[in-house]
Amino acid sequence: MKDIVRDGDPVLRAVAQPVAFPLSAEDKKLADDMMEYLVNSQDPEIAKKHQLRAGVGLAAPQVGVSIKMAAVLVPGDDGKILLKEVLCNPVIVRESVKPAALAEGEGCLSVDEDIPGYVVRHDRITIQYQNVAGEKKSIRVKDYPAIVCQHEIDHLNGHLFYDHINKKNPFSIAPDAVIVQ
Ligand SMILES: O=CN(O)CCNC(=O)c1cccc(Cl)c1Cl
Ligand code: NI
Repeated sequence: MKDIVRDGDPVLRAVAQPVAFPLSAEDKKLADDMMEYLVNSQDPEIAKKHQLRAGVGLAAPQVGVSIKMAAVLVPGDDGKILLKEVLCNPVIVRESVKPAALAEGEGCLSVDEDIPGYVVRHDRITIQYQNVAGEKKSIRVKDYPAIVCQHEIDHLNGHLFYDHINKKNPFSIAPDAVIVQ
């Protein structure tokens, strides 16, 4: 896995380029490598052995490649996988008015410091994207998977999680918000 780019590098604030299909061998390998990183980072033994920070998503700009490609691997509480996909050229086409935030906030491989606060996002979204085969897909996600997808799609558009934390009161959020445990 290439080195992770840290906040301050302009690539994390750029709007990434659309991915062209059919994928080049390089882009296909990147997709595989990003998903492999997530799988390994969620395996306690492998993560410990290779000192990997756990991740439930990873976006190409985080490894210095400014293209619209992100891998997501979202486990459920029961160990089942809620969402495993490589999102190419994802677009959020519908988003709920209802906000949501992870109770424990968010972290990012590209942001070394912990930044506490509710990262205010949409509770439900519909995403249109292409998979690595170039097939057009549309998925509706809510709660944790929706939050992860928004975190990753943000990376493809030059946004970082702390952009969505209220500066004056980091734990302020609308009363109807879903706080995801
Ligand atoms: O962009 C991906 N990363 O930075 C990988 C590390 N962060 C996470 O896995 C992570 C942690 C908490 C909440 C969310 Cl939403 C995410 Cl995504
Ligand atoms: Ni991140």
